[in-house]
Amino acid sequence: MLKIGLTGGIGSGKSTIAKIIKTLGYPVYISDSKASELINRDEEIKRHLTELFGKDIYQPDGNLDKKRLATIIFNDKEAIKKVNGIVHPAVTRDFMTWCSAQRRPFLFFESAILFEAKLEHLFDYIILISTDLETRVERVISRDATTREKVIERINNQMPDEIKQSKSNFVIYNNNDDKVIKQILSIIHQLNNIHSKQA
Ligand SMILES: CC(C)(COP(=O)(O)OP(=O)(O)OC[C@H]1O[C@@H](n2cnc3c(N)ncnc32)[C@H](O)[C@@H]1O)[C@@H](O)C(=O)NCCC(=O)NCCS
Ligand SMILES: Nc1ncnc2c1ncn2[C@@H]1O[C@H](COP(=O)(O)OP(=O)(O)OP(=O)(O)O)[C@@H](O)[C@H]1O
Repeated sequence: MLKIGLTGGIGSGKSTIAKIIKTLGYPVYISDSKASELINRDEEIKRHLTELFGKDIYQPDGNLDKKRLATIIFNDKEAIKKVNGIVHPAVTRDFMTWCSAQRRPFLFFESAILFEAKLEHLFDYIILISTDLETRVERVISRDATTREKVIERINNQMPDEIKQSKSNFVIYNNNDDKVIKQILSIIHQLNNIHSKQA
């Protein structure tokens, strides 16, 4: 079974492309949503985050106060390092358990911070979604109730695309005039060829 990493900075179009890949019948692990789930229900993560940031980091209903954590970590390199150190190992463990239940020839793992979290060793191939910075900022602003400054804060905590590109096996260009489905199908065709040669 081939494990494929799917990455790209905030607003590059990962979720959109992951949905297309899922529709084509391939399993996709969405790390942002899994991280959110784990942060809300894993008692050890909850204890660590409460120790670091106080009990108000969780809301009365027991779920994380996302706005509060985002405001703290995207302005504080030490804090983000600590949070990553708590959350990322739990996501990796959960992903490995999920992998062992999959039966398709290849599966995908979607994460904005695959390289930043040093997860590349988990994958046979990595696909980068590359979209111009300005397009990403505009897309996130129109998708979320957020500001340009807040999007830039997150981008500043992510590796530049040029470095990510040099570490990736495939690139999907997802600017407004790029033909995305054609690129996805071409990569899947290549992965099928690789898989059938291995089988
Ligand atoms: C800070 C939190 C609460 C903000 O929640 P929110 O719903 O606003 O954002 P969401 O989780 O959907 O992430 C949106 C995007 O923000 C960026 N982002 C999120 N976490 C990080 C991080 N640790 N480092 C850099 N960028 C990040 C990514 O581009 C991501 O796709 C949340 O992102 C979080 O808990 N982050 C820490 C855990 C983590 O690293 N998650 C990433 C997947 S493993
Ligand atoms: N090719 C495209 N053309 C126009 N809009 C697009 C395209 N791809 C994605 N979008 C839109 O851009 C926004 C960001 O895309 P998406 O949510 O898939 O990005 P993401 O990389 O998953 O973002 P995040 O890192 O914040 O989770 C969404 O509103 C999506 O509908």
